[in-house]
Amino acid sequence: MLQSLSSAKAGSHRTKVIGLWFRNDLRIHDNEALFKAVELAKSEQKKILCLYVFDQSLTTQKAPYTLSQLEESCGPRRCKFLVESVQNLFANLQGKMMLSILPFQTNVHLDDEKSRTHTYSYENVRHFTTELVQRFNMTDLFMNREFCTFEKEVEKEIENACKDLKVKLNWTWSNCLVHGQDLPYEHLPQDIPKTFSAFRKKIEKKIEENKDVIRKVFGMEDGFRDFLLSSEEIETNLKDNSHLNLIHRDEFHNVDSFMKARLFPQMSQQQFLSEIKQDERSVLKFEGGEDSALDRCKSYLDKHLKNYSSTRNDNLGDYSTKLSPWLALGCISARYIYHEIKKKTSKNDEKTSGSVLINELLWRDYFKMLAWKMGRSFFFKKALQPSKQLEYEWKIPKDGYKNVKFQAWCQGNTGYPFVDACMKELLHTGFMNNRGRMVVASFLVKDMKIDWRLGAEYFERNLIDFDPASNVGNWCWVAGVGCDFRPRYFNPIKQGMDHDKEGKYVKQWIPELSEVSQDSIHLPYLLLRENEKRLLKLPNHYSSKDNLACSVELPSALKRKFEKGENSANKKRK
Ligand SMILES: Cc1cc2nc3c(=O)[nH]c(=O)nc-3n(C[C@H](O)[C@H](O)[C@H](O)COP(=O)(O)OP(=O)(O)OC[C@H]3O[C@@H](n4cnc5c(N)ncnc54)[C@H](O)[C@@H]3O)c2cc1C
Repeated sequence: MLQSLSSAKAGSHRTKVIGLWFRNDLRIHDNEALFKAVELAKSEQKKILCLYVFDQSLTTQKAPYTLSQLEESCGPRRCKFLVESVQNLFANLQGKMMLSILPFQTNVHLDDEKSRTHTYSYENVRHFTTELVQRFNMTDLFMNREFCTFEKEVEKEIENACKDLKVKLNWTWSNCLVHGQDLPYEHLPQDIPKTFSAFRKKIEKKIEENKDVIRKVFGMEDGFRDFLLSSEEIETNLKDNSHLNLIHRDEFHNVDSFMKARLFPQMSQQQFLSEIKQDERSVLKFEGGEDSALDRCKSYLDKHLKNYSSTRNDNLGDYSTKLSPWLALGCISARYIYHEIKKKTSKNDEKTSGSVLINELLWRDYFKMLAWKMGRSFFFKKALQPSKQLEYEWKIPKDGYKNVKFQAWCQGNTGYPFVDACMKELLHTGFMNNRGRMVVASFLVKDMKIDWRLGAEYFERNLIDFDPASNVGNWCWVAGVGCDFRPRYFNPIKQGMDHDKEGKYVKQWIPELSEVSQDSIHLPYLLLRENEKRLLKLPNHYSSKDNLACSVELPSALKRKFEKGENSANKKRK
C-alpha cells in the first residue's frame, strides 16, 4: 500500500515538508527542535508539520513488563495532565498541528518469568513514520532526545524508517539543564559516574570556570507560525484512507470525553470520573500546558524562592516549586527556570535557595544520564549494584497489586499515619512532596520488604509528574541499589514527628484522626489509651498492633520515653 502511495504522488510538485515530532517537549519557548526546524524552513522555503502521537498502549493494554499486574501504566489523572498539555500546545500553535493515536508497543515477549524481563516490538512506530514521510513529502525530521530505554527503542524505529527513506533526522537536546555537548565527559553516556556528587562537582567546576555553561534559552519570533502546515493542509494530505489515525479537532475539543473514548475505553465511566476528580485539598490546582507552567514558575519564584531551602521538606502550602509535572512533559524548560532563578538571585548568594533549587534540577539531569548509561538494567532489581548482597529479601506478591498488604500501602491504610497521609495525597491528587516519597518508598522496601519495582510501578501509574529516569533513579537510591550507595532508612514514625509535628498534614488527609491529640498522632495504636480509641472510633489499623501492615522499630526518642515510663498510656497499661 505504501509503495503505491509514494509512486502515485511521485512527480507531483508538492511543497517539501520538515517534520517536527513533539514528545516530552510540549512547549514553544526554549525548544531547540522547533527553533532549528523554523530556521531550516526559512532558508529552504519548506513547511513544517508539527506532530504529536498519543501512545495508546500506556492506557489500554495491561502494562506488559509489570510485576504488580496493574491494568495500565498511565492512570487517568496523569493522562489528563498530558492531554491538557497537548491541548494547550495545539492552541498555542493555532491548531497547526497533527494529532494521532496508536499503540506503540506490540508483540510483547516475556523473556524471563522469574525476573519478568520483556522484549517489545515497536513496528507500529516504524510503519507510522514511513507513511508519515511518504504522505507529506518529508525531507527532514526534528526531534528532541530522550534517554530511557523505552523512548530509545522508539527512537531506533524512527531512525530506521528515516534511513530507509533517506530523510534527514535531526536530533536536538532540549530537555536537560546542561546540553550534552557541554557535559564535562568525553564519551557519553559511558563516562557518567555512578555517584551524583561526582557528576555535580564536575559540572559546578565547569560553571565556575565558564558562566555560560548553561545555554541561553531559544526564543521564537512571532511569525514562526507562518511556516507551519495548516490544519486544512494536514487534512488534505490524509484524506484518502490514511493509516495515520488522525484525531479530529472536534474529537479533541473536550479533554474528558476524548480520554474516555480513546484512552480508557475499558474503564467504567464511574471509575474514570472518580479517578480524574479534582480534590479540593490538592496542594495546587495542576493543569497541564505551557501557559500554566510559566504562570506557576513566575508566581513561585516571585513569592517563595527565598524560602525554598528551609521549606522544601514541608508538606502543606507553597513549600516547593511543584513544577515537576510540567518539567516531566517539557511544558517548561529546566534552562528557562535556571535563568529565571539567576535573575532573582545575586552573585553572592552562593548557598541560598536559588543554588539549592538548581542542585535539584541537576539531580534531574543526572538521572536522565544514568538511565541512558544503564539501559534496560536500570529497571532490574539490583539496578546499579548487581554484585551487591541485598540488605533485604524482597517479596513480589503473587497476586501483585491485589495483594492485601500492598493494597494497604497503596490506599494509605498501613496504620502509620504519616505514610498513610502521603499515600492518600498521591491517590487523590497525583502528587506528593519529595520527603513523603522517600518515606513511603523506604517503608515499602525496608519495613514491608516488598520489591521496589512494585512501588515504582504504582508511582508510574499515579504520579502526574512521572518521569521514568527520576522515578526509577530515586526508588533505587532509597532501596540501596542505586547511585550514591549507603544504607538509608527513613523511620516513618520519626519522619512524621519531625516533618509534621502538629499532625496537621496527617489530619488533612485522614479525617478519622482529626480528634487525636498531637502527642499521639504519629502512632495512635500505641500512644492512645484504650478508652480514647473506643471513643474516637478509629479504623482498625490505627487501634491495634495486629492490624498494622508491618511492625516498625520505635524511634529512639519514643523508646526512651517508654523505658522511663513517661508515657501516660504506657503507665496505665503497667
Ligand atoms: C521514590 C521517589 C520517586 C520519585 N519519582 C519522581 C518522578 O517520577 N518524577 C519526578 O519528577 N520526580 C520524582 N521524584 C523526585 C522528587 O520527589 C520530585 O521531583 C519533587 O518532589 C517534585 O516536586 P517539586 O517540583 O516541587 O520539586 P522542587 O523541590 O521544587 O525541585 C525542582 C525540580 O527539580 C527536580 N527534582 C527535585 N528533586 C528531585 C529528585 N530527587 N530527583 C530528580 N529530580 C528532582 C524536579 O524536576 C523538580 O520539579 C521522586 C522521588 C522519590 C523519592
